[in-house]
Amino acid sequence: MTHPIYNFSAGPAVMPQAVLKEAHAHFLNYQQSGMSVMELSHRSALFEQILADAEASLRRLMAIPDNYKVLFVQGGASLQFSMVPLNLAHTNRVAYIDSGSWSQKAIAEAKKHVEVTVLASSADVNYSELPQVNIVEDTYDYVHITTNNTIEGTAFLELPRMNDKTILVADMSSNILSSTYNVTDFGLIYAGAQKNIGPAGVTIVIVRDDLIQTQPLLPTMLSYDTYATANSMYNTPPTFAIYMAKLVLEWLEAEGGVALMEERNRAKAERLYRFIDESDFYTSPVAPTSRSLTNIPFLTASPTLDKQFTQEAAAAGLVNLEGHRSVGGMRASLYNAMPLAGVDALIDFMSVFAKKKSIDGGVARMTHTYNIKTYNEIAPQGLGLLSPTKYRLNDQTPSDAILLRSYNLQEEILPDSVLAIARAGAGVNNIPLERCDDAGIVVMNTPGANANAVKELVLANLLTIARPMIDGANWVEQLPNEDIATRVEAGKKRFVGTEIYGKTLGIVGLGHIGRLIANDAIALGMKVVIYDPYVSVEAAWQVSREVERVDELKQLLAMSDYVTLHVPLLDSTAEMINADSIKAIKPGAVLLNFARGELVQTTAVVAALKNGQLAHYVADFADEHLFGQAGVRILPHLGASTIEAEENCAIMAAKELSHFLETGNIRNSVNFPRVELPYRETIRIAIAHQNVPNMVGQFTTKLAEHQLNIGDMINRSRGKIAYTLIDLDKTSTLTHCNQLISDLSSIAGSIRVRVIQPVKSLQPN
Ligand SMILES: NC(=O)C1=CN([C@@H]2O[C@H](COP(=O)(O)OP(=O)(O)OC[C@H]3O[C@@H](n4cnc5c(N)ncnc54)[C@H](O)[C@@H]3O)[C@@H](O)[C@H]2O)C=CC1
Ligand SMILES: Cc1ncc(COP(=O)(O)O)c(C=O)c1O
Ligand SMILES: O=C(O)C(=O)COP(=O)(O)O
Repeated sequence: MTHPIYNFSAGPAVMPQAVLKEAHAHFLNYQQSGMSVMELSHRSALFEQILADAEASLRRLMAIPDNYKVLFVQGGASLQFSMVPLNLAHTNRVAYIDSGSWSQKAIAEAKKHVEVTVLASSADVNYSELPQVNIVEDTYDYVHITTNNTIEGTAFLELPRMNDKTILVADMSSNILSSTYNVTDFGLIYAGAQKNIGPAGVTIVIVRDDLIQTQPLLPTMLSYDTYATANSMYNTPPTFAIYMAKLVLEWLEAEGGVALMEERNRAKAERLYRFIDESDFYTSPVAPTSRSLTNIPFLTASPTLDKQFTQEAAAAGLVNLEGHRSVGGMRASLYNAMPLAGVDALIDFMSVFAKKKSIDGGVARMTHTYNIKTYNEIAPQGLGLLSPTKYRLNDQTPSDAILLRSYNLQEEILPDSVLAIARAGAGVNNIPLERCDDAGIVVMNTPGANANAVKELVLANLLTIARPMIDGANWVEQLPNEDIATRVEAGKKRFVGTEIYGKTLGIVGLGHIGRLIANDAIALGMKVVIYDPYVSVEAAWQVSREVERVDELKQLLAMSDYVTLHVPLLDSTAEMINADSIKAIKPGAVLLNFARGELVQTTAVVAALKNGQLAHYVADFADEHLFGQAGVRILPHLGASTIEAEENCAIMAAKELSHFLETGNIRNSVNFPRVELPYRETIRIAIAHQNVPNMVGQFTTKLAEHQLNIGDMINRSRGKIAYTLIDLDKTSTLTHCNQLISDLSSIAGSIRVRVIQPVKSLQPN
């Protein structure tokens, strides 16, 4: 566990650490009295001061006017269910707002003594929202409201409108001091201490003077008058609870008071609710307009999962998350002393739990919030396409996908959860393709998205090598200013260049970059020779008819004044320019490499530069053999570094990735076939498997055994890998999803099985 225990109990609840530490210090010896704070006589000056301090602090925090008494009572908030009607119901007509279990209890208790009118109730919707209260016209001795419904998680953060004469009585047990209320709106407020005030054992009653009446027939301990007259010291008060309350109240003041607490509580609640609302795994039973800031109930799809959740959460140090025994599910109580870090720890756990129990990534996914790990800086235009309702970037949970540029993943462990890797760029030699094949991870890149950027850089280098303009400019820069025009004219002959017009450019690789260069070089008057044994029909169509094709690399090398490389780095292309092939190069040629450093054996290049076989080597990749060599120009891998290319690549990669994650369709993969089956939001099974006979037959047989009917399907292969998408017909439901995944996965040759379904209420088995 990387965090302390976080206690989400609804009460007794988490207390501020600072308070517990202070109490700890006073436990054995309170203010040099030699006695524990618990041993103090309630009649001692020391305790009287504690009581006075507690009251004073509460008065400051809630701005309690002088005409209100603060009473410290025992018997819990539940005793107030009786004391309120016994003390305030003079005409026997009282009214209650029924907003949850605790108000029901209050009503039941009042009914034993007086006639109760229920003004409004949301019992018919299981208290999932607050009842609508119309303006009270009739007169009652009081109207009772529960400001925060601890069990159901609703709260009257704004009070319903009442007529001026109504005396409002509030059970504020679970949100006193965590939301701002105006005391003068109430005739009486009561609250059990054990949530926001201190430990269990004391109940605070704030009551307007004029409502306290002497009632000789009322049992002494049930009369507010008794407490008001004796300053809560008619009998022995709960001294330790009051002492703790004093510390908590003073802590609250030091923290900035109720308004600040409310702000923090709102931030905590909003964060948790945002997560729940965006998740398809968890649901909130509470209507958004009625939500409490302090008690947040939530559910998974089944009581079994709920139970697993609370058990596993407790093991992870997140305790007391069980919902109230009357409603089940989960409930996170976020009182004042719960730090934001506790909420974050809870969200992290919820996210991991959802992923683990979901029906995707080979296991089971019921959430459609994908976690994407990014490496390198990815242009915001692309990241912005990954809507926060569906995607999370770099959170603590296992990643569903990786989005990167040149970051080297070769030595990294790929978590089992990873379904896809998108390279915002062309080269994928930084990705462990073989491991991805074995794990059924789809690797995609963004062909063409940065091709123009590379083309412009190659042409710029072609021209700046042919014409030594950079050297010329550098030379001018260091000349003395005096008589500069004459000096420049006299010295310029050192920088005579050649023209590229009429020269031959050999292009190795007629892909997205090669073909753009070919056409522009033709336009600039160059002769163009191509070597690409695997040239695509698309490239052939797009390239000028004036290019000449050769079948051997050496042929190209022998014909070209300039050679430029635009092939991927593969086993078959590594060191394609080596000690042997370089001999074929036309003497005095220029070699440009904006593809990958490893395509060229640099020791051979250095030797060729030294013996004059090569005039220049221009590379976008550094290498220690090249460093400081005459005739070498090295750029810091700038080929794709333009604003336009970075945006294009990021946008394309984000689109490919989300398309795959949300529909299973595959575009621009370098290891999987292209597969597109229109996604109609039915249950879709995506299977990566070996390209061997009878795989599809076995899959469909398995589906038949599960009584599942196929609506549509597609199968494609590429090399040793094949991919099958099966859409179940739209009436199908999956009740044994994990079993199906397990059955399909156990077929020999099956690599990875995923189920994509937009269903919230799926029951895992
Ligand atoms: N310097 C930089 O910042 C950038 C570098 N690149 C590098 O350039 C490479 C090419 O990029 P694109 O043109 O976008 O890729 P592409 O995939 O569109 O084109 C590659 C071409 O190489 C050909 N080819 C494959 N093996 C060959 C062989 N043995 N001999 C000759 N031709 C062969 C293919 O048939 C294909 O036409 C990338 O793989 C990447 O390594 C790409 C973008 C930016
Ligand atoms: C709103 C509300 N009212 C009353 C009570 C009962 O409090 P006690 O157990 O102190 O009687 C609770 C307890 O959680 C509560 O949340
Ligand atoms: O797209 C490619 O292959 C590149 O080499 C570009 O790399 P980069 O995204 O600039 O790190």
